[in-house]
Parts: sequence; structure tokens; C-alpha cells
Amino acid sequence: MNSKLMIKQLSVFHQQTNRILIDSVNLSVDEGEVVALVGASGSGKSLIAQAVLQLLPDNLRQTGILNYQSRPITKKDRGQNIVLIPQSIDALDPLMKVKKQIQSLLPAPHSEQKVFDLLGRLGLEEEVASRYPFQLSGGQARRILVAIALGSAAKVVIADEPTPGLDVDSKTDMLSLLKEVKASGKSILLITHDFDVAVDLADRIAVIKDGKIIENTLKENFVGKGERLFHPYTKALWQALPKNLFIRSL
Ligand SMILES: Nc1ncnc2c1ncn2[C@@H]1O[C@H](COP(=O)(O)OP(=O)(O)OP(=O)(O)O)[C@@H](O)[C@H]1O
Ligand code: NI
Repeated sequence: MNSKLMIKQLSVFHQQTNRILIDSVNLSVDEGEVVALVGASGSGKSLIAQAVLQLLPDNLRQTGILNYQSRPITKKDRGQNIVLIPQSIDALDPLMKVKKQIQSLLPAPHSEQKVFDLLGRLGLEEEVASRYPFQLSGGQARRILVAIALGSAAKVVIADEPTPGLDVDSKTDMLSLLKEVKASGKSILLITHDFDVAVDLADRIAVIKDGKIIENTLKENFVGKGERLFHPYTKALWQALPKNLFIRSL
């Protein structure tokens, strides 16, 4: 298989208590594919992203295999080959203006024009480049984080909760930005608790519950009342989507 990113038997433990937070997770993302990882708050989604990027805090320990293009992932892959759109906009450096921030993460040559072009693609004015992060709205800051991913040379993007608490219009905007990231040929691991975002964007959907993947299936299997789905939890998520609510009453 042509896996860009492969996660094999990944487990994450709490060092002191040995409590298991991620339990033998297998997940892969092929070239140009969007795989959504869906689960409730606290199910372990961000821990998987952190483990892949070698960013787990010191009190946690990981076991298992993490590969980028069939070889082990190292810290050097971070930003180079695998880029994270982080869950928190606090990830932006508060002391660095937007332009410098984007330039420092783009592959050379990172001209001013390149920054403006990127901002333009994301529907942001050039003037935004000269602001500090605290002068941005939440939605603008999120777009800057996507801009960094879009402009980077990395072939794999991990987007951790890109649509939290956005209103319908901002969510639609964010979805089209992510579609643009996909159209640029990158593979995406899309982390979200928002099931309709997953169904809209992904080729394949994996569902995580209490640190375990309980379903991993092609988007095509999300049809009808969910007869083709394996786990009752996934069926419930599918049936609860607003567009499917009528099905339940049939
Ligand atoms: N550094 C840590 N030490 C101990 N427990 C942790 C640590 N980080 C996360 N956890 C626990 O691991 C579990 C999974 O956390 P994680 O952040 O991956 O959830 P999540 O699915 O991303 O949730 P959300 O949707 O709220 O972002 C939670 O129970 C959390 O409390
Ligand atoms: Ni999270």
C-alpha cells in the first residue's frame, strides 16, 4: 500500500499510574486521502496527533510503530513532512507578527508576495500580515494556521479540531479551505468531534471511543440507516445527523 502515514499498534500510557489512554490504535492515511478521526471529547484524538508528531508530554509514554512513507517518523519530520494544524490558536507565537510567523514556516524562498498570495487564497487582507496574533479574531487566527499548513512543503497535514465552535458560515469557509489543502495533493488526518464535518470532507472515517478505534470504514458505507456500519455508536452518530433525522422516523 501507498501509505503516507501509518500508525500501527499505538498505545499511550500514563507514566505514573500506567493508565492506558490510547489502546492499540491502527490507522493509515494513503496518498491524497482524507481520513477523519471522530470521537467525543477526551476520547484520545489529540493524543494520537501528539504521538505522531513526537510531541507527547513527559508524563506519557508511547509504544507502537509510527511510519512516514514506510520509515519511522522522527522529530525532523515535524513541519518538514508532517504539519500540524493545532487545536489551539495559542500555538501562534504571541510576540511575532503574522507575516514573520508564516515566513518562518514556509519552505524557502519565502518572499513577502508569497505570504500575501497565501493570505489572499484564505480570504484575508494583506494588512493582516502586519498584525500580532492578539489582534486577530479567532476565525482569522485559524485561517493563519491553515495558511501555514497550505504553504508548507509537508505532504501530510494533521488538522486537530479545525472547526470548534465556528458559526455555520465560518465552518463552511473552513471546510472549503481544507478542501483546498486536499486539492493541493496533501494527505490529511482530520481530527474532529463534528461528525458532519467528517462526512463532508473525508474519504474514510475512523471512530475512536475511550482510546480505541471502534470503526474504520469508507465514506461510501455511510448510507441509508447505517446498515453497512459496524458499531452501534457509529450508527447512532450517523442517524443523529440533521439530514438523517427523518430516516429514524421511517
Ligand atoms: N498529559 C496528560 N496527562 C494525563 N492525562 C492526559 C494528558 N493529556 C491528555 N490526557 C487524558 O487523555 C485523554 C484523551 O485526551 P485527548 O486530549 O487526546 O482527548 P481529545 O479526544 O482530543 O478531546 P477534545 O475533543 O476535548 O480535544 C483524556 O482523558 C485526557 O484527560
Ligand atoms: Ni483534542
